[in-house]
Amino acid sequence: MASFIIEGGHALSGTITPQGAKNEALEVICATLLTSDKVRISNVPNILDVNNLIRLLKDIGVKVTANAPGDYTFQADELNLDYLDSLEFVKKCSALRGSVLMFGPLLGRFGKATVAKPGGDKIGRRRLDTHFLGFKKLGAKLEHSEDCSVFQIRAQHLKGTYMLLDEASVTGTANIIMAAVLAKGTTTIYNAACEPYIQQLCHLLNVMGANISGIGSNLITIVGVSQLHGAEHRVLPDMIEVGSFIGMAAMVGDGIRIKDVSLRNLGIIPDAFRRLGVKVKEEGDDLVIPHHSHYEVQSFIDGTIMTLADAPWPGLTPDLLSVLLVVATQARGSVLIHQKMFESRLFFVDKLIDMGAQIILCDPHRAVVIGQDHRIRLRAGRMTSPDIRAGIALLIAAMSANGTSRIDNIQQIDRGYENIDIRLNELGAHIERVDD
Ligand SMILES: CC(=O)N[C@H]1[C@@H](OP(=O)(O)OP(=O)(O)OC[C@H]2O[C@@H](n3ccc(=O)[nH]c3=O)[C@H](O)[C@@H]2O)O[C@H](CO)[C@@H](O)[C@@H]1O
Ligand SMILES: C=C(OP(=O)(O)O)C(=O)O
Repeated sequence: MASFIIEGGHALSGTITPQGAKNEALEVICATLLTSDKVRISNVPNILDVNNLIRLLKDIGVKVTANAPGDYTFQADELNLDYLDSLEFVKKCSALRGSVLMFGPLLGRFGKATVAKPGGDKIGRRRLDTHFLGFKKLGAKLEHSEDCSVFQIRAQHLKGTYMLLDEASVTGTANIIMAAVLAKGTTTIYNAACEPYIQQLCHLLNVMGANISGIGSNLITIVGVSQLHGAEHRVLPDMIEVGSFIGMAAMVGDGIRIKDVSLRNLGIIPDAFRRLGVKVKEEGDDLVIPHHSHYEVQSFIDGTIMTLADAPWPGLTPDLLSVLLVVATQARGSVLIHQKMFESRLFFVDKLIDMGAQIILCDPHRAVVIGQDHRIRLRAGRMTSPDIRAGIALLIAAMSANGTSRIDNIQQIDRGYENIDIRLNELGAHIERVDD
């Protein structure tokens, strides 16, 4: 297993360009299963999760051509449908959370999918009820193994209907949309998730011949069509990586330009950092974060203590709370971080407390951070990365710390951040990758 050795205290400066969005890439790559024509996708990030998904598609017979770095053509014209039911396939799917996005398109096009409980981050329960409830509403039948680790979904014909989702699940909404585009009649999904990932998926599907309206809202209407055709699509910059870079620039930056961020698709992410007192300047489609000697947490208008809490889009994405929490450790003032969606995403604060941060973990969902205003620097430490976003947050903490830190289990970081050590070293960081 690989680790990072990080020499703290080196200021970062210069320009960095975000990779393509992981969560969008996982969706649009799976959408290529909906047609036998060629679909070309560019700005695909070169990260573990995406590469594993592409390998899985190849395993089932999808022809994948790499045209250039991050630019692929997919053609799902000769799939091995028997393999989809094999134990080997089910096992491979369970190792990768993104694999769950294959089941909507497979059900929509071939009327069957075998689903294993997917892997991914250890950040709390990751239930799939919304996916299954949506498939059932469309007319699919569901059977599961005794321990509920493998589900078989079957449907002769999917039929459009109205559905109100039990929660605005991101991958659930994507899956139901992909199952419904080829269904007979009209499907209306209320309480749909509407992250830019979902919007981009819908745009691609429409270019492929689907008829989806309400894009960007929580009420999506899909008029089923008989088939889809080839298309080209470019993945947006990764908004979570952009947010991670804003946090990094505030903590250890000496002037950083984040290039081509697709500002209008960042929602309230820049404002969340501004609430911690971070200066985020907009220059065209770039963000510029100047050097910060100090940054001061804002209060609400009535003077009460700042709270940063996650919410379904266009609320604040839960995927940036770990980074915001680390940035808060060196702010002037205090802030409550409230992670509402996931149960186990805040436990990494133990490591930050070991490094000297002042944090009260109130319960699994809430942590109060008492900012040090740079009076005391974090101490270097040895830690392990429990999940992708805690991993990047710990990397930022280590870069700002006094001394040399080590982060183990960095494949969690590699799941979502492309060559992060190389790209940050180009800005002046001192990060060494070591294999045990
Ligand atoms: C591959 C991918 O795209 N992964 C993202 C996707 O995961 P994923 O699609 O798996 O996450 P879901 O949107 O289904 O839900 C995430 C968690 O939030 C809870 N929940 C969800 C909606 C809601 O209205 N209320 C609520 O409490 C769910 O119960 C669950 O515990 O969305 C998550 C939530 O933005 C992100 O962290 C993940 O990075
Ligand atoms: C939780 C995340 O990923 P996944 O849903 O793939 O586990 C994430 O990207 O922060």
